[in-house]
This record gives sequence, C-alpha cells and structure tokens, in this order.
Amino acid sequence: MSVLQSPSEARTVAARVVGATKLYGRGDSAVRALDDVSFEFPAGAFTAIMGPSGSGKSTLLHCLAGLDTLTSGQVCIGDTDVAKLSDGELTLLRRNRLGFIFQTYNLVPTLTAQENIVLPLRLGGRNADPEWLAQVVAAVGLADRLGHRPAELSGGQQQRVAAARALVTRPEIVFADEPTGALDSRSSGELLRFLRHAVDEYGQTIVMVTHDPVAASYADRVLFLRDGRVVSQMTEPTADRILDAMKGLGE
Ligand SMILES: Nc1ncnc2c1ncn2[C@@H]1O[C@H](COP(=O)(O)OP(=O)(O)OP(=O)(O)O)[C@@H](O)[C@H]1O
Repeated sequence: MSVLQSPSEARTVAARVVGATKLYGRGDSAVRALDDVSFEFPAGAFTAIMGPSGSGKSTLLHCLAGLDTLTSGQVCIGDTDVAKLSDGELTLLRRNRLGFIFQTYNLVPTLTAQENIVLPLRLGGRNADPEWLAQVVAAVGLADRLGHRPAELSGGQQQRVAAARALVTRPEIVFADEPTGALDSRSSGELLRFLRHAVDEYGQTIVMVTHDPVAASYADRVLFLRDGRVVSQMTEPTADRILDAMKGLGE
C-alpha cells in the first residue's frame, strides 16, 4: 500500500514489531536498548508501555514511530514495513499516518491554539474537515481558548492543544511519549480522559510511554519492559495492579 493512502479496511493490528533489536554504540561499550522484542499493537486500542528507567521504552516508541531505526528486526505500521521506505516516504508516513504527543508541548508560540491545532493540515496542504475539527475541539474542552497563544494557556491546556493537533489529521496511530510528565494530576486527568475518549468514540489507536501507573491505568493494555525485553503484559489494568507489577520489576 502507498504511504499516501489511508487504510481502506479495518485492521486488527495497527503496528507490530518482530524481533526488534537496537544496539547503541559498538564493541564492549554497546548497549542493547531493545533485545528481540515482538509485539502487536491492536487497532482502536490504547496501549501503555511501562518499565524501569533505561528499560527501552522510548527506544521502542521512537523505532515504532520511524524516528529511529532498529539494528535488526522489523517494524510495520499497518502493512507498511518501515525499513523499506525511503527518507521521503518515511516523512510522508509520519505526516499522513501518525500523530505525536511529547512531554514538551512543542507548540508554535506565535500561533493561536486554533492555528496550532490545524498546523499539520496546513503543512500537508490539506483543509480541515470542519465537522471533525469541531468534534476534536469540543472533546478537548478548549472552545473559549482557541484564540489564545500558548503563553496565555496553562501547561495542561497547552498539552491538550498538542493532543488535538495530534488527532486533527485522523492518524492511524498517535504515539505519546510521557505526555503527562510535566502536568499536575488534574491536568493529567483531563488529558488522559481526552485520549480515552478518542479511543472509545473515534476508534483511535494510541501507544503511550509513561512512568505513571495512574496514567497507564487509562490504557486497555500495558506492556512491561525490562532490560530491553518484554517481560509481561496486563489487560484491564488498574493503578494498583500496575504498581504491584512495577515493584516486581524492581522499580
Ligand atoms: N542515543 C543513545 N546512545 C547510547 N545509549 C542510549 C541512547 N539512547 C538510549 N540509550 C540507552 O539505551 C537504554 C534504553 O534507553 P531508553 O531511553 O529507551 O529507556 P527508557 O525506558 O525510555 O528510560 P527512561 O524511563 O529513563 O526514559 C538505556 O540503557 C539508555 O542509556
């Protein structure tokens, strides 16, 4: 399938890694950040990736999202083998089929909230679907703040603008790297409810790295890593069960 196309049929797997291995450095000083990781990320579901510091969470997310490359193994987004894409095709895949939310909001300071939200469409030369834009903006709860610039918004509001920006292109997958890391618990809750709503109402697929058991409890499934390997997974997670699992991993 062309990287320009959206999926024409419902998929059960949004992304998969097979035998994913990532080495940083060479020889004696090489670090095995990922060690033969295989996992399927279900479509229309919210998956959290957890594990102790240095367990490979960010490396896995970055390799899945085409921001970094594996040493060996395979990453597929839908049916697309990411390693087979040229740099230009990879850029198009990221722009047209993926959405990103980072710990730092990365909003453009001179643009209003509304302008930031529609920026990915502008960059892709596309017009906003007015109905979809209205839904995203309503769900994110920022209707009265759309004309404000980022500096006039709280951290939580800025992160919700960033989340709306990630969803506005209706990407196949939204990748979120510690999206609540800089937020207080109230703002975290608002962001996580928004993400949960996007999964439940629009069938959005979300993959999120987090250290926070409460944040991970919003997911449908939690994948636990240690030393670059998948050690377990949990469905229907609760914060208490996740905390116990993390203690078992030595966190
Ligand atoms: N660019 C790099 N060069 C060398 N080593 C790296 C690089 N990036 C990550 N690593 C190493 O790879 C391992 C996995 O790192 P990674 O950042 O994926 O872990 P993490 O689980 O996301 O950690 P944290 O929770 O602390 O963010 C660590 O040992 C880390 O030091």
